[in-house]
Amino acid sequence: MTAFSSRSFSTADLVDEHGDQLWVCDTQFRQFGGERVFSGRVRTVACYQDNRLAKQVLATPGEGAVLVIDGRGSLHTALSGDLIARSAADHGWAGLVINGAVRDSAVLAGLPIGIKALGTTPRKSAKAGTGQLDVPVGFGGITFHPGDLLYADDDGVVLLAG
Ligand SMILES: O=C([O-])CC(=O)C(=O)O
Repeated sequence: MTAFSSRSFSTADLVDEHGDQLWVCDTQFRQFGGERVFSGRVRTVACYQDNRLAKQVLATPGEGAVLVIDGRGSLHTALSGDLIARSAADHGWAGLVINGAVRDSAVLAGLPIGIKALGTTPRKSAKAGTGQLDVPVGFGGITFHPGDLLYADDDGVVLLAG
């Protein structure tokens, strides 16, 4: 089995093996999902306190991908709660990496999906649909491009160019 096989990896081992070919995200995420180790191809949403685009894309087949939602670090509104995360799990998404907040965290912990986010708020997001789908997004010192391979565990999030 290679280091990149599903569930056989640790991000620390990947860094040791692949060095400069991997990008390491500096953001100190918290774990919220029921899956603490997850990986997949990157899809992205760029938004600000509005989760309509994320909700829409997470209701389509994920095919094992990870949705990176760049909410510009806002903790003012939650970009996912239990309904969106359950929909994502039901549609075959491997995980969510959210540069922003979640809510319904007690329920998220029981869902079969990886969820990393900055923190929590009970306040919901707007649903106007502002934002962009599958554009490069940057935080934590790296840029996430659609198609990159993302690996996440308790130590962090790392990225291999797709
Ligand atoms: O609808 C929202 O804004 C988020 C939410 O509460 C959920 O996913 O359950």
